Amino acid sequence: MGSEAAGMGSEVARLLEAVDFAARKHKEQRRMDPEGTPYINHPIAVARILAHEAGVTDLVVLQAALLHDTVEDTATTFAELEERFGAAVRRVVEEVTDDKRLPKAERKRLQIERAPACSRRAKLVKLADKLHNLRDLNRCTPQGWSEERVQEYFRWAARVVSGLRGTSAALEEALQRLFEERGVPT
Ligand SMILES: Nc1nc2c(ncn2[C@@H]2O[C@H](COP(=O)(O)OP(=O)(O)O)[C@@H](OP(=O)(O)OP(=O)(O)O)[C@H]2O)c(=O)[nH]1
Ligand SMILES: [Mn+2]
Repeated sequence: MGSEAAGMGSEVARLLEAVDFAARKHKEQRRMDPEGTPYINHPIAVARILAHEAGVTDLVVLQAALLHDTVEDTATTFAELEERFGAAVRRVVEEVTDDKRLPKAERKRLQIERAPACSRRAKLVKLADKLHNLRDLNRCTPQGWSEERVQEYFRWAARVVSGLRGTSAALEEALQRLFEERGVPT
């Protein structure tokens, strides 16, 4: 049953459906920070950045932000997302999902290569995802990460973000400041 057939007419109700779905899917997962923050804090923060800092009101983008790591990091399928949230949300999540069957270096390379051809909706989610992950790295270092690994994540993120330009001035400026603070070329 799709969202209309389910009778979830209001946008607020549909947004909460996505928060609840993501929270249940990520319930066993923790971030890599020393406190072991619940993983769901990250997708919620990404959606919040989009609403609060980029002024996004497009429900598809906000739902996709909440759901953006469910397929990559939990047993969720794209078919399940389409069934519950519709084809548009499914498509955005597909665009931001890495194929975990590929070696890590290849996944990282493909993000740089594919960023420019992403839809505007996917670019917004990717910008907010990187912005939150970089702020999190400034807040504390993930367990097992060296300072060099943190710096390498900043360098790689700058290359992905360079392919996402012209999407949200507010997010791009916030990211630019973080790269400058680290002396990372953009
Ligand atoms: N900064 C930070 N990141 C954490 C933490 N815990 C989990 N992560 C996740 O780790 C991923 C980045 O770590 P990597 O080692 O580069 O990525 P990998 O998971 O693909 O191997 C991000 O995945 P992602 O959201 O899918 O984004 P992406 O970086 O893969 O595009 C991020 O959300 C944390 O405490 N701090
Ligand atoms: Mn993410």
